[in-house]
Amino acid sequence: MKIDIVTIFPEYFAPLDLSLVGRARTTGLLDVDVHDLRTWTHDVHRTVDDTPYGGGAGMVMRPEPWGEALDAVAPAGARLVVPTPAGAPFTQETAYELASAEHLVFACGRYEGIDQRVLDHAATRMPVTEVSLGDYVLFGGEVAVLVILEAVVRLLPGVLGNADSLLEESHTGGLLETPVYTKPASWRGHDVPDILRSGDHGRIARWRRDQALLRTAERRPDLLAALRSDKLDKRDVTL
Ligand SMILES: N#Cc1c(-c2ccc3ccn(Cc4ccc(CN5CCCC5)cc4)c3c2)n[nH]c1N
Repeated sequence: MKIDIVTIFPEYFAPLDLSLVGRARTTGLLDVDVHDLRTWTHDVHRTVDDTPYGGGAGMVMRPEPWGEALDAVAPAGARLVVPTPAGAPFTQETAYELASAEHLVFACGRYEGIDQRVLDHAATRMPVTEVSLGDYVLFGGEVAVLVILEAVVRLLPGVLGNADSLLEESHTGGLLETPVYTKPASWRGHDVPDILRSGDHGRIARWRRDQALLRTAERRPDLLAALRSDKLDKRDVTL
């Protein structure tokens, strides 16, 4: 997969050299280029923003630098992803969808956002996806791109050493993840649940599903509501 990121803060993306994303880059699974939007400014102050038409607080990112930047880094066939508070919710489903793309271009807005005409013009020649991480307000799109990029890259074949992790992914089943434990069996008076040390894999699987159901009911009743009733095991939950 090819990824281009356009931002006024390229240093935000230094972390991409770390961890699995870094390894995916060195092994050739991923080709990531980060571009400074100011490359496509032509004034002495390298201006990327201006006052909003219609008034209002803050500044808006000018269309000209963005137009030239996308002309340069987003060929036909690329998919433009734009984080914005006004975007559609970014979910695991979105991550799977983006993971199927050959070429993703991320536009990192700042200030009060990017002039809408940039997205409208881009949409005349490529798919444009405006996404939001959640109902809170960030300073810009960079941290959102880091989150989206990690969620997408971990789905690429060969990136996760143990592909089974994806299969067990709690969000794939629609429930939250079950509690996890490792050695030692007892730690500061807290013991690992006996069932996990029983070796009875059938009972362990049942216990894990029950724990996932309980957690989901407590923390994310909306996820339970989204599951069709016939998908839920009707038996009582055993502790
Ligand atoms: N994903 C995601 C995001 C973002 C996000 C993503 C990208 C940019 C680019 C700039 N900002 C800052 C900002 C701040 C407030 C507003 C709203 N204003 C009200 C009146 C006119 C605009 C617009 C932008 C961004 C924020 N925030 N939260 C998320 N889940």
